Amino acid sequence: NVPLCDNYLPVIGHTHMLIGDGKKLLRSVKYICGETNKKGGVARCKLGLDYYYVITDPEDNLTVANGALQKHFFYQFASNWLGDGLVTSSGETWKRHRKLLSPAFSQQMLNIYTVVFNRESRNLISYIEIQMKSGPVLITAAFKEMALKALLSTAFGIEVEECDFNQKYMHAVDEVMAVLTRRIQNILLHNSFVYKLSALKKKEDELIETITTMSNKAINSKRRALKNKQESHENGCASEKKTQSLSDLLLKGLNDEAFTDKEIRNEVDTFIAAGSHTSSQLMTVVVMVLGSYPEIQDKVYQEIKSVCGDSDADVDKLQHPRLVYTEAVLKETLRLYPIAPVVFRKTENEIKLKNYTIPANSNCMLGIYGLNHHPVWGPDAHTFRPERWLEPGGVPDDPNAFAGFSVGKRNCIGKNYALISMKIMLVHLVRRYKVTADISKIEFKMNVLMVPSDNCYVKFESRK
Ligand code: HEM
Repeated sequence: NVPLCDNYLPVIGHTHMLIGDGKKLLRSVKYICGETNKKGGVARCKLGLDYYYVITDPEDNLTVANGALQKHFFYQFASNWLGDGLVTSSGETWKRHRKLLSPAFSQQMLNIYTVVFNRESRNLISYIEIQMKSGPVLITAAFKEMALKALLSTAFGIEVEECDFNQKYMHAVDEVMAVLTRRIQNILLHNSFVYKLSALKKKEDELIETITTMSNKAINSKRRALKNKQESHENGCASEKKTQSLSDLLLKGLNDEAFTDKEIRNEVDTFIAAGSHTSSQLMTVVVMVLGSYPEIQDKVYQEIKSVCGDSDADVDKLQHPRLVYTEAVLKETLRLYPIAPVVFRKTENEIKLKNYTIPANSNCMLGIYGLNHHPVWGPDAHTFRPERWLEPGGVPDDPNAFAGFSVGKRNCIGKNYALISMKIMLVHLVRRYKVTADISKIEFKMNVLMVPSDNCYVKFESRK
């Protein structure tokens, strides 16, 4: 008795809504989420031969997020690229990896990473300083480069020397995501036999070859560095400091549960896609938003001046937690422009919701876009208003109503990493420049993630 979303056609159900380009697909995702909100937060849609339970009610969403930890078969489409990495794996493999890798995101590690976040923000400023002389700056590529360099350096201790490494790698990631999106849209290609014969599979193989060659190169350079460190340690010249960065955990393993070579590569590729791709997209959107709302930008600037002073010094671990308005701007941006607007799960057992029961072996679509626009956010749910995060009663009582980083046991492991790195970037950027942009002119599309489909140009003016 779970209601069906409108726009259902006989036999094919809602499959027709998958047809079209990435912009059309995003419109369909928003429509299904909106329909589910109208129907009380739980609804069904039919894609191909299968029904999907769509959940946008915050409480029910948490129940499903924690009750169905297994990923849906769409995630297996990425198995040639990400294997059993943290995003795509399920069951015992996921549990073991999540437990082993969590220490890399402890507060202590995040404090160590602030040095790199400051350094990469300064590199970004140097790039903008040159580019702004020729007019508005195309920012997406710059943020991608910055986020990838920061991730490789913090999580893996890898400093990339080759200047085209980042661009080639990120381009291949964009393209492989486009391939995955097209496969999801075409029900016939869900069958692995049919897919193997398709031109799309050939393209996927080529892209994965590029990605694998590059990540292997990066891992090998890290292995050499670790070996040298170990040798110098054996000679008594290294410090005794025990770090727990992602690469330490992956390469050394913990409690004899070391990762295999393939697992290491899969996690490196997973973290690059899940970590740097997402952060760079949100950074692009947040700068576009600040450029579109001068009064909000001014409030961010005033907060930065009062917390960090007038100097050009690095942001330290005591300062970034005090940037509460800046954090509210980031969260409000992610609420209205969720990078991952839907995630998919498969139930292993029956799950009881407030008003319905989802049977075992069902497909579930956790509608993050719908949750973030749910009526619990009030009549201005669709309005960009960062102040709501700081007002008493300004946000719903249930903290799981904000699902930008997903919720429950499989939420984003890099949530705090992302917020800190972006706050530090904003300090360096906003204290130096006034930015102007127009987010209303930007259309978004689905490319696995919800990303701008147009080039994002920003005008930078020096404040001094
Ligand atoms: C703005 C930035 C980010 C956003 C919006 C974001 C969002 C999300 C969301 C929605 C999920 C759930 C995905 C799913 O269930 O399919 C997720 C999972 C994940 N994220 Fe993030 N993320 C961000 C940054 C990061 C960063 C910086 C890292 C690492 C450095 C990271 C690593 C991961 C990993 C490994 C998972 C899988 C967790 C698991 O299944 O146990 N993310 N993220």
